[in-house]
Amino acid sequence: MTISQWQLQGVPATVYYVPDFVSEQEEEFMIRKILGSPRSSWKQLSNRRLQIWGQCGDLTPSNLLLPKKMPPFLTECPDIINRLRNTGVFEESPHGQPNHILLNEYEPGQGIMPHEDGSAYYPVVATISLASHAVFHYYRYQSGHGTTDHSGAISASRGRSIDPNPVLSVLLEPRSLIVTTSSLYTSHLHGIEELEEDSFTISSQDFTQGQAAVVGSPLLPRIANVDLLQSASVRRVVEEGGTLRRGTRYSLTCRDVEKVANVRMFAM
Ligand SMILES: O=C(O)CCC(=O)C(=O)O
Ligand SMILES: [Fe+2]
Repeated sequence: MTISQWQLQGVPATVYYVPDFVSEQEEEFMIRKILGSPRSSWKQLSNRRLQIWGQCGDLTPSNLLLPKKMPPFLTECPDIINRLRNTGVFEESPHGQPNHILLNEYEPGQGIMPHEDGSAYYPVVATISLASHAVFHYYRYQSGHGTTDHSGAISASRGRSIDPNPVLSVLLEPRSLIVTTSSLYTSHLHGIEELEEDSFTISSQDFTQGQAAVVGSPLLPRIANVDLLQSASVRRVVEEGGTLRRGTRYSLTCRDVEKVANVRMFAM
């Protein structure tokens, strides 16, 4: 696979959107495995639940990774890690491949507030979406300097105001991969709004270019990957206006943690 063919054009940083990164059978298999995992492996947050999986584990307060063995469905069938390594996006990362995977589950109406992923990771994150779509926004800080607080996998912004108009918005189809790199990783935030459905219209500013936009934001940002969308019906809604109802979505966010604690691996 040549990753460069999936690079988003006309955007301020290097982002790749790869549709159908996993097949329908693989998706179904992975969802079955996710749903079959013990209740105790889920960590309940206020707005979603998550698992920390694979040859990876919780980060210690000093950003060390306590390793856990990755489950076979991420390393053998399908071999997601190898597939991600073969894209080349982790070529320069400390381990040449992701060693940390977060699984997030979002019910309709749930999302994730704008945040940075933080400095514990090599600045490339590869996110696979399963079961439902999401509209993923990248934001910038408004101005001035503040601190960024790191708590576990996610850094919340503190003391810095965020420009509510996204600098970039993408629609993540089920089975797709999005790779965030460079300044979008290091100096921007990303998030998913807490909505039960995503609405699209043709904004007056974009109408002449035939571009679609998300309703509800003052500047009606356009969907940057509309030309790469695989589902004809989804593409039509994005291009011509309409609504996409969300289902339960699973995301696998795959990263390379720079510092790994030197402890014995233990199985989950
Ligand atoms: O679910 C997603 O696509 C994003 C998740 C995310 O940003 C994170 O886990 O840090
Ligand atoms: Fe994130």
